[in-house]
Amino acid sequence: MSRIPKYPPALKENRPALSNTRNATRTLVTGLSEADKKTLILNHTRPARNATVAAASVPAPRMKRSATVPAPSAVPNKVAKIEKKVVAPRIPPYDFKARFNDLSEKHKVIKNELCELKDKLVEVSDEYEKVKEAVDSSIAERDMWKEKVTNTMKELRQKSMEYESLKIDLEFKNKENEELQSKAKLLETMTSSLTLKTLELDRLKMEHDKLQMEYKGALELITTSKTDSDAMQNILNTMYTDQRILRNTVQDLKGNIRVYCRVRPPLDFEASKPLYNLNVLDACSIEVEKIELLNSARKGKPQHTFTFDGIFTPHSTQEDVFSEVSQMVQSALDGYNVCIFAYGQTGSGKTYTMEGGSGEDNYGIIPRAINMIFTCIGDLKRMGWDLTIKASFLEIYNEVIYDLLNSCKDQLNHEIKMVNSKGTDLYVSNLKEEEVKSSHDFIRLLLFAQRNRQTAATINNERSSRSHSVAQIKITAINEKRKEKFTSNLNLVDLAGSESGKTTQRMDETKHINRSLSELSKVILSLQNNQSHIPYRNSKLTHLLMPSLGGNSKTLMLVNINQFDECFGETLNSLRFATKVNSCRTVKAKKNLTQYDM
Ligand SMILES: Nc1ncnc2c1ncn2[C@@H]1O[C@H](COP(=O)(O)OP(=O)(O)OP(=O)(O)O)[C@@H](O)[C@H]1O
Repeated sequence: MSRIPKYPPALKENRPALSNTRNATRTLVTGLSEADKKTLILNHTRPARNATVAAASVPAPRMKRSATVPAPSAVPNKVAKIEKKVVAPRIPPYDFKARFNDLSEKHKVIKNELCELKDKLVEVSDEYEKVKEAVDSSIAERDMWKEKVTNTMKELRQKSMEYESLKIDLEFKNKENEELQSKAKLLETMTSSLTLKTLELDRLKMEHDKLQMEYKGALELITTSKTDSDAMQNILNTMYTDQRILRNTVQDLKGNIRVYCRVRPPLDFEASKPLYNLNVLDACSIEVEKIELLNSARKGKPQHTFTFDGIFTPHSTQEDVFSEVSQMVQSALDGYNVCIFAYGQTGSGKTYTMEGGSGEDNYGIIPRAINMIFTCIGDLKRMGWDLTIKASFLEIYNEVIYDLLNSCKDQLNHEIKMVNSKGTDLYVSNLKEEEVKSSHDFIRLLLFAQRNRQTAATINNERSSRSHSVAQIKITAINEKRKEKFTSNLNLVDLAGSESGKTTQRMDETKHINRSLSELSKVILSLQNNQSHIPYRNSKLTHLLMPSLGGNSKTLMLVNINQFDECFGETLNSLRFATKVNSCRTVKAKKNLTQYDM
C-alpha cells in the first residue's frame, strides 16, 4: 500500500498562510521586551477556548495604525474583516503595554484561529483519511469493477464469438431444417403415393392370385392342348406326307417331263407385222397355219396341231403361268430335283417368262419361285423342318461356263464335277454360291446376275440371246425331330435362241447353240427310249442338267413362240422339238430323303 501523505495537497497550499502568520508574529516579537515575549509565548501556547474567554472578558484596546509598524499583511482576511468592523482605539506608539496587549489580543485571536485551524486540520485529516479510505475502497472497488468489466468484456467477446458461431450454426440448422422440411414434404408425398401403391399392390396381388389361378387352369389346358396339338401335329405330318405323296403321284402320272407352250403377244411396235393363223383348240392343244399356204395350191394338210400339258395364250398372265409351274417348285420343296427351262427362238419371250419384267405383277417364274419357297419355309418350320437356301447364277456361252455372280473380267475355269462317286449330284467348280435368307436377298443377287449378263452382252453383241442362262437354287432341309434330311436342286434355265443356222450370220455361236440343243434333244430321246447310255456329257448344258433331267428328277419345259408369220418356220421347229420332249417319259422320280445320325 502507498504511503498516505500527512497533509492533503489542498491543506499544504494553506500552509504558507500559517507561516506568514508566524513571520508576522516573529516581526512583532522582535520589538518586545523579554517579559512581554514570555507572556506572549505563554498566551500563545494557551488553549484557544481560554483565549476566547479572556478576549471576551478583557476587551482588547483599540490599536492605532502606525506608519512605523508595518500592518500584518499575512493576517487572515477574517481578522481583517473583524478589524474593519470593530474600530479599535488608536494606541499611541509609546504605549508599549497597550500595544503589547493589543498584540497579545491579536495573538490570542490568531492562536484561537490556529487552534481552530488545527482542529479543522484534524477534522480535515480525519475527513481526508475517510475520503482516502473511501477513495482507496473506491479505487479497489473500481479495480475490482475494472477487472470485472475486463472479464465481462472478455466473456462478452467470447460470448459474441459464441453468438456468431451459434448464429452460423443457427443459419446452418435453419437451412438443414428447411431441407428437412422439404424432405419431410417429399416423404409425405412419397408416403401417400406409397400408400396408394400399397393399395394398388394389394389390388394387383389379388389380381395376381386370380391370374395365377387362371394361369394354373390355362397351364392344365395348355398341357391338354399340347397333347392334342402333338396328336394334331402327327396327323398334320401324316397328312403332309400323304399330300406330298399324292401330289407327286399325280405329277408322276402326268409325267416327269412336262411341256407347256406359251404364245407371246405382239408388242405395240410389232402391231403391223403379219401373223400366222393360231387356233387354241383346247387347254392343251393348238393349231398353227401359215397365211401364205391358206390359198396355196400345195397339197397336204396346212394346219399343224400340237398337244402339250398346257397352253398359255397371248392373254395369259405371269400368274397364270406360275400357278402351273408352282407344283414343280412345291416338288423341289418336297425334296425332288427340278428343272424348268424356257425354249424358243430369240424374242419369243423366254426371258420374260423366266425372269419377268419390272413390277411384281410382271415377275417371272424365278422371282415367284423364290417368293413361294420363303412363304413355305414358315409352314415347314412349324413341322420341324429347317431350310437353308443357296443360290448361284451361271451362263453357258460357246460351251464355256461363266459365273454371273462374279463381276471380274478374268473368270476362273469352271468345270462340271460330281459331288459323289454315284454321280447323282453335280456341282460347278469355282462357282460362287450364296446363302439367301429372304426373297429380297435372292432378288438382289438376280439383279446383279442380270447386270453382269447385260455387261457381257454389251461387250459381245447379242450374247444374252446366244447363251444359256441358269439360276440354281439349292434347298437343304433338316428335321432334327425326325432325324431326316434332304437336298434338292431347282434349276431355272433360260435357253439360248433356237433359231436355225440359216437365219443367222453368227455361225460359230449358232453351231454351239444348235449342238447343245440337239444334245438336249438327244438326251431326252435317249431317256424316252430308256437307253442304257444317256449322252449327258456331250454338251455343257446337258451335263449340267443331268441330275434334273435324269431319272431322279422332274422337268418342265416351256416352249415360247410368237405369232409372226415370218417366224412360222422357227415356231414349227420349236413346237416339234417340244412335242419330242413331251413324248419322253422318265422313270419315276425319287425323293432325295435320307435318315441321318445326330
Ligand atoms: N407374254 C408377254 N407379254 C408381254 N410382253 C412380252 C411377253 N413375252 C415377251 N414379251 C416381250 O417381248 C420382248 C422379247 O421377249 P424376251 O426378251 O423375253 O425374249 P427372249 O426369248 O428371251 O429373247 P432372247 O432369246 O433374245 O433373250 C420383250 O420386250 C418382252 O418384254
